Parts: sequence; C-alpha cells; structure tokens
Amino acid sequence: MYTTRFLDVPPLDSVAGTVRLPGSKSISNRVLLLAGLCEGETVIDGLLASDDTEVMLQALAALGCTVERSGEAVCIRGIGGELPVREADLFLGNAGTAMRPLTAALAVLAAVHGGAFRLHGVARMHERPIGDLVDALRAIGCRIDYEAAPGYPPLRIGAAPSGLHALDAIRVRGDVSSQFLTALLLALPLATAGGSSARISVDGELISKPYVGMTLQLLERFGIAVERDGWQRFTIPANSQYRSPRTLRVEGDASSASYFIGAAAIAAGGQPLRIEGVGLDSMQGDIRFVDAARAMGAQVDGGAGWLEVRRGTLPLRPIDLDCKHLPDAAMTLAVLALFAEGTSRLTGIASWRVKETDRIAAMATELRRIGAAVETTDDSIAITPPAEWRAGAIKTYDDHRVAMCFALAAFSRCAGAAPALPVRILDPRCVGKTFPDFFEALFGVAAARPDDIPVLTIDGPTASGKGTLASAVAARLGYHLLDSGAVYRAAALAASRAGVDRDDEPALADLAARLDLRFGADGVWLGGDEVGESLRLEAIGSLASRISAWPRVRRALLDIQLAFHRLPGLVADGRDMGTVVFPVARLKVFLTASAAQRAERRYRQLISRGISANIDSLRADLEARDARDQSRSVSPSRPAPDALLLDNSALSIEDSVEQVLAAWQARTPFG
Ligand SMILES: Nc1ncnc2c1ncn2[C@@H]1O[C@H](COP(=O)(O)OP(=O)(O)OP(=O)(O)O)[C@@H](O)[C@H]1O
Ligand SMILES: Nc1ccn([C@H]2C[C@H](O)[C@@H](COP(=O)(O)O)O2)c(=O)n1
Repeated sequence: MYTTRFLDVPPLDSVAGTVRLPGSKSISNRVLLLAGLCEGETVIDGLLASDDTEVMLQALAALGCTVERSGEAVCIRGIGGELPVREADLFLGNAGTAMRPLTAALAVLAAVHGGAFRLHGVARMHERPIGDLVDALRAIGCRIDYEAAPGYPPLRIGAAPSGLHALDAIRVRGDVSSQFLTALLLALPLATAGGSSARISVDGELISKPYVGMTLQLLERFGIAVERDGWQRFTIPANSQYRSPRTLRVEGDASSASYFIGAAAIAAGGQPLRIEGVGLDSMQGDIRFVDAARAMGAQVDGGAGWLEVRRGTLPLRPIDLDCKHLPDAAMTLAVLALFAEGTSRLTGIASWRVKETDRIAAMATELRRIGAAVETTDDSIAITPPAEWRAGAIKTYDDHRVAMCFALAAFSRCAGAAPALPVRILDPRCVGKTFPDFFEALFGVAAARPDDIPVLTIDGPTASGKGTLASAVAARLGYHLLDSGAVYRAAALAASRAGVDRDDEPALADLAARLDLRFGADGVWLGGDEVGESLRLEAIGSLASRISAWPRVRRALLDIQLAFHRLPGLVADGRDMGTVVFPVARLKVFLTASAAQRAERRYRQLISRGISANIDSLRADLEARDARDQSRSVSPSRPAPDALLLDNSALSIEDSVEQVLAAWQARTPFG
C-alpha cells in the first residue's frame, strides 16, 4: 500500500493480463458478524484484509469471539447468541458496515442479557446518520443514547429497562441507507429466541436492494430463512438460530472490479483484461456495473468468478442511468463519463451525500479540477468531458473510492488529450479501506509509454550521500529505487567468489551477463545468498570501481538496471544514471560533498556498523576510486550537462531531500 502524501500516476495507455480482486467488503463484514454471533467455528476464506474488516475483527475479539488468522483464512469462534463480555468500548473507524450492524446486534444482545457498550469512530463517522436505525431499535425497547449530536455516533448502548417488545411491528426507513435494514435483519434473529417472530416494514422506497438481497443470501448460509414480501416487508421466524456453514469463501469485491472494468473499457491494448474473484454470477449488486459499462461501449465476457473486458466503442457512449442500485460503482461511471462523447447523467445518488464524504460534492469538485463541466442536484450529477484536460492533484477526502476511480483519469490519452497527463492522487493510503494494494494491482496490469514513466537520477562521487538521498526521495514519491552501485558491487562479489581476474574483461562480462541477482524486501540475493552486508565491504566497492571500467561489463549489466524503470516511477543512483542509462530523466541531480566530509561520513557509517576504519586511508581510497570512476573511457562519473549540482557538505539529509523534492515538483505539472 502507498502511504506517501501523494502518488503521481503517469499517463497510462493500455491494460493486459490478470488482476485478482480482494474480497468484498460488504460480504466480509456481514460474514464476520454472522460468524461472531454463531455457535462454533467458521473458517472464512478470501476475507478482505482492510481497515474496515480490521475494525470488525477487533470488535468481535473485544466482545469475546476467538479470532485466529492463518494465511488468507480467518477462523472465528462465535459467542453463540450469548454475551460473554458485558462492557466494551469499540472504535469502528469509518466503517459503516461495522457501525450499523454492530449497533443493532449489541442493542438486541444488551436488551436480552444486559451490558454497556460504547460505539464510536473517526470524525467523519460521527457525521454519518444512524438515527433511523436507532429509532427502529428504540421502538422495540432497546436502550441507545447519543453521546453527542442526536442521530449520529458515538452511541452508548445499555440494558433495556423493560425488555424487547413490539417485534411484530418494526418500522425502518429504507430510502436513506439500506444498511439500516441490513443491520436489523442481521441482528433480529437474536430477538426471536423467546418464541416471537420479528416483522420489519420498510418506510419509503428501499434503495440499494441488491445489498439487502446479499444480506438475505448470507443469512440463509447461516441458517436464517427470512420471509420476504417484495422489498417492503420481511419476517424473521420465531426461534431462528444462526448455524455456522463451517467454511465460507468470500467473493471478490464487485465495486473494486469496476475500476478495472473501467480501465479495460478505455485503454488500448487489444488484449482482454481478465478479472478474477468476481463473475457474472455474483451476489453483489455492483456487478450491474457490467451492464452500465457495456451500455457505454465496453466488451465484457464472464462466467462464475471471472470477467474478461476489452475496449469496444471509444469514445464511450454517454450514459443516463438511475444508480440507486449500484451507488458505489456509480462513482467509476462518473469518471468514465470523461471518456464519453457527450454529457452523462447519473441519478438516484442521494446516498452519496452521507458516505465517507459528501461524494456528490467531492466528485463534482475533482472532475472540474481536471477540466470537466459538472452540474449537480441533491441526487444527481451530470458530467461533460473536458474540452481541454488539465493535470489535477485530486483531493481524496479520506474516501477510498474517490482515490481509486480518479486513477482512471491517467488514461487521458485514450480520450484524445494531447499531451497525455498524469494524475496526482493525494493521500493514496485511503484505499486501505477496501483495497490496500489497489495501485500495485493497477500498475501490475497497466502499461505506459517508457517516456511517460518518470525517472529522477542522483549521480555523484563515493560517499556523497547518493544512496541515502535516493532512498528518501523514492520513499516520499512512492517510486522504485535503483542502487546501481549495488549492481556493480554484486558483479564484483561474484567475480571475487569465482576467482575471476579483475583484468579479464571477457570472463567478467560473461559472469555479469549471467548474474543471478534479485533485489527484494527481504534483501539483496545473489544466487541463494543474501549479500546485502557483503556488498557494502570497502574491498568490494573498490573492486566494483575497477571492473566497472570495462565496457563489456557495463553493457552486460545494463538490462538489470533498465528493468527498474517501471510504473509509477524510478529514482536511480550511481555514476552514469543521468548521462548514459536514463538520459531522458526528468531531473538529474549531481551530488557532491568535500572529500573530507565524505571520508568523515563513511568513517562514521563503518564505525556505527562495528567495522573498524582509519579516516585517512578511507579518504585516500575514496579519492583514488573517484579518480578512477571519473577518468575511465566509458560512462565516466560526471554531471550531465543539464544536471542540478548539489553540494551537500553543509546540508542535513532532510534539507537535501527537501531541495531535490522541490526541484522535482517544479518539473511536474502539479508544481
Ligand atoms: N547530507 C548529509 N549530511 C550528513 N550525512 C550524510 C548526508 N547524506 C548522507 N550522509 C551520510 O553519509 C553516509 C554515506 O551516505 P551514502 O551511503 O548514502 O553514500 P553513497 O554516495 O550512496 O555511497 P556509495 O557511493 O559508497 O554507495 C551515510 O552514513 C549517510 O547517512
Ligand atoms: N552507475 C554506476 C554505479 C556504480 N559504479 C561503480 C563505480 C563505483 O565506484 C562502484 C561502487 O558504487 P557505489 O556503490 O559506491 O555507488 O561501482 C559505476 O561504474 N556506475
């Protein structure tokens, strides 16, 4: 997951390959609650690992459920309708799918068994209405108090003064959020143990019916057969008891699929994009996004658990759609509208106003930011594509879906934007709510023109701080990092281990061409050995300097370095990054510091690692190394003509990083 302040998504052109979706958030949190209320164990496979499921898991554990994780599966031992823990303070973040059902379940349990519970979340959660659900629960005798503003969390739930009653005439509003009805359906089987059935009538037209359909299907998997009269009346039979299905697999998230369906609908490539984890047989309402995408021009095939999508008509056909039944995926349609020939109108989206943010306002502001003309009403949005695209830094309002759907704006070239523009996603970490690795998944299937993938190079002499600066800058931008010195050092280490003479150019080049080198989160691997420490030995640095003077060795190591040039961008450090390997780099820094400073820094670096060193001989060695690196015939270490010269002798690491980031920012369209 990207945890940077922003992520610049370069102009994207095509998509191909396979993307595997994370589990559905809506199914995951429903199943977790049902498993928590059951007796015995339920093993849930494919559960979404995200902020929203994490708060639900923590709440269940706090309430006395046993939660065991093993790989992708989670085993829940439920409380079996009892209430082993009678007091708890539950923080539920911004997870509506945890707040609403837990409110209902705890209110009913506390009414039956007694107890005291506090449910709260982040600031936005305290602005999301829950009054209609609380009213429905109070009407059957539950004790729920608002801690602050009436109608909103935080809530305090306590024992019911006179038990539960009026179960045969429960009323709930259905036209604001279907989650209130879902919460009652999930929790009220607990109230039927005394022999009464529970009857719920819905006031107003029920929105998001497919989500309620999903609730009913999942209840059935857990042994609760709800009788339904249209979408207005629901009856939970007397003495209903949750029965664990023992094992259950969570479908991939259909709303998450919408971003990839959308990408494949507009991207070039010719190949279909395969999406695994959710298919045309899905129980999720947002699978209807497929119909909307088809209506706009996408070609979509699918079966059980898979979809294949390719571009059909482009520009897309504008769409005029009532989105009551697919409120989440409809946000993706709003961005796809940028690629349509004419104005698209999405109606029935009043519920957007009370989601993670006011989504109608947020979408309108951000679509306008990149050049679209947008009109809104209380429950609709109309989008006319940009006459001229603008590079936008998209505010995401702590809303995962805003972040994910606006990534599609990076395909602006497919809408004819010239030049094609990158899109900056502010606070990309918000995707952690439902799809922590969303951007990694996107970059895994999307391709950009090489010139569009940004590179920042940092060259300079030994111990000038290139590596330190490069890794800090890469971390701040969310870019890949190439330590090209480590590539030459690995070749030197391999040569030293194989006993190859440092002057035997053909043998060295042959060895370099066969180098089995892997850089990973788990270290640097040469063959089967982790060699991170060995590469940093001074002797290996010196040998690297010598063998790197051979043209054939340099050529043999070129592809390893070029392979780092991947989405979303690269920071590369070395000697010839800006001059030879990445001459098109957008920013080339040549970093220097006085020899005295560099020797001092290297000395301190070695001593801190417990390696003894002599500062004078270190200085002599690094000066000799610099002289060799600067005077060799191929790729000598020298600044590119367009390099930014930075002497950091008197700068802190943080100051150097800020200076380079400022220079980088000035070279982006977001400057
Ligand atoms: N601006 C700075 N001020 C003070 N110390 C610094 C600065 N930049 C880097 N250093 C320190 O200098 C030491 C050497 O830095 P680093 O290893 O990044 O250099 P390098 O140029 O990558 O070296 P090499 O060429 O050997 O790979 C590190 O201990 C680092 O913390
Ligand atoms: N792009 C590069 C990177 C490194 N080298 C050579 C020259 C250096 O002395 C040696 C070790 O590099 P370091 O880890 O100290 O940055 O490798 C090169 O020729 N070209």
